[in-house]
Amino acid sequence: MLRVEQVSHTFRNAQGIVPVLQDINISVGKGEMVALLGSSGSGKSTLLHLMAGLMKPDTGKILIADQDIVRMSENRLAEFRRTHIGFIFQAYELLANLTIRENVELPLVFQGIRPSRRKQKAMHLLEQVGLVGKSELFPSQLSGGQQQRVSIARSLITEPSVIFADEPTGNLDTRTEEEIISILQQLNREMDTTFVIVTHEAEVAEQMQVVITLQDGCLVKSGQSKAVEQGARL
Ligand SMILES: Nc1ncnc2c1ncn2[C@@H]1O[C@H](COP(=O)(O)OP(=O)(O)OP(=O)(O)O)[C@@H](O)[C@H]1O
Repeated sequence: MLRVEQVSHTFRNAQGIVPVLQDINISVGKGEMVALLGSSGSGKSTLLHLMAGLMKPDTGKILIADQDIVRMSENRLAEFRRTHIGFIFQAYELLANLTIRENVELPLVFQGIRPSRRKQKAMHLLEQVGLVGKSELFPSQLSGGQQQRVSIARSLITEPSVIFADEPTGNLDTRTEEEIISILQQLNREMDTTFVIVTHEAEVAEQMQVVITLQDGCLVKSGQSKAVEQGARL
C-alpha cells in the first residue's frame, strides 16, 4: 500500500548541508496502523511530509497504491493528494469562520461534490467521531480534543488510501489523548484506512500495530507493537 524505498534527504542551512534522513526503507500494508517514533530532531516530521507528498526527497522512491509520488508532476501530485492522502495536524488547522460541518465538508468542495452529498457524508463522519450535535458550532466553541476529532473527520471524508498524522495528540492532556487514540483505532477497524502516526511518546506508539523507530535520521527498529505482541485486538 505504502512503500518508502532508499529515501535520503538533506537540508541546506547557513552552516552547510545537513543530512536529515539516510537510506530509509519502509513497507506499510493496507489497513495497518503504524507509529513513527523518535526523539526531537530524529527526522519524523520530515519523513511524514515526504510520504504525504508535501516535499520531495533528494533520492529514493515513495509509492502509494503502486504510484511513485516523487516522480509525479506538481499538478498530478496535487490531484493524487486530494484523492488518496489525508492529513491530521497537531494544531488541528480548522478554518475559524466555517462551522464544524463546513470544515469537514471542505475537501469535497474542492472535488466538486454537490452540497447535499457533502452534508450527508460530513454528518455521518461527525456521528462516528461523536460530534453530530456540534455540527453547526464554530471551532472556537469546541475543546482541543473535540477540534482534533473534527480534523480527523475532515481527513477521512475523501476516503483516502492513507492518513498521515503529525503528533495528533501533542496538544492534548492524557485523558483526551487516550480518547483520540481510541477513536483512531476504531476508525482504522471500521473503515480499514491505513494510518501513519508520528509521535515522540513510546506509550502512544505502542498502542498502534507497528512501531518504526527513527534515530538521527536512520531507521533503527521496525516491528510489531507491544499491544499486538500481547494479543490485543486493535
Ligand atoms: N527546513 C529546514 N531546514 C533546515 N533544517 C531542517 C529543516 N527542517 C528540519 N530541519 C532539521 O532536520 C532535522 C529533523 O527535523 P524533523 O522536524 O524532521 O524532526 P522531528 O523528529 O520531527 O522533530 P520534532 O519531534 O522536534 O518535530 C532536525 O535536525 C531539524 O533541525
